[in-house]
Amino acid sequence: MSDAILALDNVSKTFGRADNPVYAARSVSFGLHAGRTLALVGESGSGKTTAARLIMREYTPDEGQLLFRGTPLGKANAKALKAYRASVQMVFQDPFAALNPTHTIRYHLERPLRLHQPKLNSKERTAAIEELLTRVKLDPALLMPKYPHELSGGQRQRISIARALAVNPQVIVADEPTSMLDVSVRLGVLNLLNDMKAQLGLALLYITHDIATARYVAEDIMVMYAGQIVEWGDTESVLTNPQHPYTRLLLSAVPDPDRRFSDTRFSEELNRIEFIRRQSALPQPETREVTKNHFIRPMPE
Ligand SMILES: Nc1ncnc2c1ncn2[C@@H]1O[C@H](COP(=O)(O)OP(=O)(O)OP(=O)(O)O)[C@@H](O)[C@H]1O
Repeated sequence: MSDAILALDNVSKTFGRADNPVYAARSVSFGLHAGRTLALVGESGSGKTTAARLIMREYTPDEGQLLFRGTPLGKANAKALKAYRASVQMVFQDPFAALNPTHTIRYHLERPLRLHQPKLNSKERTAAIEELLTRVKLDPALLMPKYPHELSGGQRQRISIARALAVNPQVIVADEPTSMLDVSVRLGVLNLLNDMKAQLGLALLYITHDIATARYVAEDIMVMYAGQIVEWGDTESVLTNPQHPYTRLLLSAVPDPDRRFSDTRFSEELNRIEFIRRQSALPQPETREVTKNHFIRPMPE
């Protein structure tokens, strides 16, 4: 984790009342590295968005800490926190909700440039907007004067990505960035994220319930269940040789990510997993190494 741009170190977050707690994140640790994508996968409610919100500092950890380039954020001064905010950008699931319907695309990209690069004059700003739109493979002349409702879902998500790039981030957290898009344009957005990672050396956290797309974009994968990372490591190793019953369940739901795990074949495994959910306050099982860069937290016997 030492060369990670951003790291979570044993971060926990609990919601709800003391007599009925929801363990949304339990001792979660991972690092995001330049030029690499880490996929965080798990079904609805497993804690993926909580992890994103902790990174975006919308939530404060109950335990553990965030480190930015090795420095705990808790010790950061106002200047360092401002730098963190610019360095870590988010791309949301719903590109329409993320854009303001009353403003043009030009405005959406101009605003972060004005805030983070105040020295640019108007001509330089226009050139920067054109460059951003070209980078996300959109036609600047055509798109700049348009409003969000005039764009397709895929184009809107590209604008969200361009806006995130406007502040020269080092980390992008993409929370289900393609799940609301037509299947036909999903691949284009995933390819764009892959290009950004390669060309700009960005560290990407790709959050999804769809393990198939995780395989397409991520070098490393973490499987989250009931707030806990239960299996993690090299994507190919985890997906071709899954060890944790929950990872196997997720894989069994491919290619239909909307299928719930109601298949009777899995009822025994599910019962065991539900046991863990109910016992969430139990100490975490020891980590076991499967192969180099592939680990699991086995279920209790
Ligand atoms: N602000 C909150 N207050 C209370 N409970 C919360 C809050 N945020 C999340 N939770 C609970 O924490 C658990 C994890 O939620 P989270 O949204 O992180 O899961 P998720 O894996 O991102 O799910 P989804 O894919 O549906 O967004 C859930 O049980 C959720 O109800």
